[in-house]
Amino acid sequence: MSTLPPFDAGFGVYVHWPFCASKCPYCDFNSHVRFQRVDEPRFAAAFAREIAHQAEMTRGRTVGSIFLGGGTPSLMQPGTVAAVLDAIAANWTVAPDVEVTLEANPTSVEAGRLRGYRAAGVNRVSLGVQAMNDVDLRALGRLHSVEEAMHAVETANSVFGRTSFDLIYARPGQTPAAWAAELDEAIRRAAEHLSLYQLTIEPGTVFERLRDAGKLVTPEPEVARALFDTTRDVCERHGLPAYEISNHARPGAECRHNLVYWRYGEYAGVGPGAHARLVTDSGRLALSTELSPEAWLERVETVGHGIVETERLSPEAEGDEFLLMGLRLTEGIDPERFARLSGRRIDQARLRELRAQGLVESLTDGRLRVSREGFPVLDAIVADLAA
Ligand SMILES: C[S@@+](CC[C@H](N)C(=O)[O-])C[C@H]1O[C@@H](n2cnc3c(N)ncnc32)[C@H](O)[C@@H]1O
Ligand SMILES: C[S@@+](CC[C@H](N)C(=O)[O-])C[C@H]1O[C@@H](n2cnc3c(N)ncnc32)[C@H](O)[C@@H]1O
Ligand code: SF4
Repeated sequence: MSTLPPFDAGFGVYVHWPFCASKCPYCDFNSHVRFQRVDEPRFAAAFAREIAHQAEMTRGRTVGSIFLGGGTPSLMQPGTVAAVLDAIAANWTVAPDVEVTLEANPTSVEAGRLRGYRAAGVNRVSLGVQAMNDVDLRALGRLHSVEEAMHAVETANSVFGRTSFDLIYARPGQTPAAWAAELDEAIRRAAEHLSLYQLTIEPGTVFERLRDAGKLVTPEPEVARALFDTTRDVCERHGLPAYEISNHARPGAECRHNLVYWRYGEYAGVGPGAHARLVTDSGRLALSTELSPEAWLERVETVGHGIVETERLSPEAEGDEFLLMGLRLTEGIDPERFARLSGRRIDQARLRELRAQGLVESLTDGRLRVSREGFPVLDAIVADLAA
């Protein structure tokens, strides 16, 4: 992949749908279960207002990618998705080849809405399959079976040119051999992209309580490492190499939206609990919106946006974020861009040390990247390089 000039990592728009049919025991994303009907037209109107507000702050941008995430956006009616996409097109210029991804849960009900999403303008779908065996799907609290999920994957593959699905590995009791078999099956079903996340026990989740009570045991670090290596090896062998720690794609099929984040591009973020990074005359702003869906709605309806936090990032903070994002990518980072953003240079003595330990590699074009050995200790490497 080519080296990008500064600030030319693209512009994306993230839209957060904060509702789910049930709460998975491992999940700490901003998702809520509501038993009353969600007033979708009211949400669509609020999304349009928040879109207009952030478009005002980013005049002249061309939208290269749109991502509807959640929560479970596949609970939205196709008409609501169409209204959101129309509002984006009415407020920004949209690139003719824009990537429009929607995250969907693979139940049969949701698979039935996929054609409606395509008609609304979605051109890529990411399905949350999570496991390729029913026992683990139940343990993860999922509402679908493997068979149902594979049916949804087939439907998605036939409706959209571009699809992806997510799996979670390093589940309790999972061996590298069992994971390799699941992965083989997943790759057979996958079109061009797979997101493979190592299970993390997040604070405040049911899984955290179970772990603390000794009722849930995740793999030891050596096993987790072996599972990570299995992931890399199997995917590479089948032509889906990793382009980021957890993301694998056929060359050219990388998720453009993800690349905006990891190449430290610019993105708007609308809906409850969305994050944005906007480049303004006074620097890069980190924005986040109200988390509670109801409070977000009220705020948008009264003040025209749901933003509750605005921070102008210092050059130092920008440098830290740039490293944290970019070093997740196998293409690595351009140290010159780090210098321009942060006003600092990477300490050469420290870099030599990390290279000698085999954790960081220098590429021929001057870029730096974290090695396979380095990924499990990425945070420590970033802290070291940013110091
Ligand atoms: C926020 S979810 C939204 C997608 C959709 N609602 C679903 O569950 O299918 C995005 C992805 O994050 C991953 N994820 C969520 N919590 C995780 C955890 N604790 N550890 C690892 N991966 C996680 C899952 O693979 C999930 O598909
Ligand atoms: C595929 S998961 C990413 C999982 C995990 N964050 C990772 O990087 O491994 C995508 C989820 O991240 C969240 N997300 C992505 N972009 C976001 C944004 N701009 N603001 C808030 N949440 C976002 C949404 O919950 C979305 O479902
Ligand atoms: S993993 Fe997906 S479906 Fe489950 S609670 Fe989180 S966002 Fe909702």
